[in-house]
Amino acid sequence: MLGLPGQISVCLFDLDGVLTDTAAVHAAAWKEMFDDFLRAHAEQAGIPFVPFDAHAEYDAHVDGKPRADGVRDFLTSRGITLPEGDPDDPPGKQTINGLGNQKNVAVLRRIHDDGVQVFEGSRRYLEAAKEAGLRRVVVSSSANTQQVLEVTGLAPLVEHRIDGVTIREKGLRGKPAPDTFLAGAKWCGVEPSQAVVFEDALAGVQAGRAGAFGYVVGVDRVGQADQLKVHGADIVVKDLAELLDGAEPEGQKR
Ligand SMILES: O=P(O)(O)OC[C@H]1O[C@@H](O)[C@H](O)[C@@H](O)[C@@H]1O
Repeated sequence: MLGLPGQISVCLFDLDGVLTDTAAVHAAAWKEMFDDFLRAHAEQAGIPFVPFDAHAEYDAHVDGKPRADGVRDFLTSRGITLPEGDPDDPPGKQTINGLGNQKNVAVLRRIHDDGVQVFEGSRRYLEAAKEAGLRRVVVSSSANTQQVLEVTGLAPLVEHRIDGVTIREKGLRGKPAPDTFLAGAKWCGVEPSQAVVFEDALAGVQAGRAGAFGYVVGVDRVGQADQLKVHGADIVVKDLAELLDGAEPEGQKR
């Protein structure tokens, strides 16, 4: 049904880059914040300024992960260590949380100024899934999930959210650990084998594989189909509409 194996009764959708066109918005906000930081760091340390690569470095170290993990993992990849600080550190304070909060100011400004686009194929897929009686949970690392679902009008199509706020409150491990997707399946009262994960991030398909979910659909918006397969996607589509139209999705089953 809807391009999914027969045993699937629950759909676990990532948000940014799967349902909404916000992955690039996040990537741009990350670049704005990291470039500020890296420029000052380079000046202080007397080393050349190497800007943040919003494609390669974003995909490898930041995409799909909770905010603080993204800050920490990227800085580690550049050999930089900062204190964790506190969740309410002022934006720009030289801590993991302070830099994360600076990025959040940038992402909220961009969302406010430019709005949020929904992928129409994803809206159609959510509607079809609802019609077909499939359960629908959004599983995102973003603490801004609720606002994005509301401004886009997607909220009524979704039954439940496991998001950046849930991660903080419940102390869950973020993607690539499977905890958030497992929590989504558990909320629906099913085994992971009965649930499908829809993900565009490498850390996200990795989480799908780590949780032994029944099916992992990689959504490739940026030309990384092969990497999505290597990290855990069973199939890769460019848009969820491909699963509705009955066309053969690009990429083979594992
Ligand atoms: O900073 P937020 O809104 O809590 O989002 C955390 C992460 O959420 C993920 O969904 C995005 O792929 C990341 O780019 C983002 O950084």
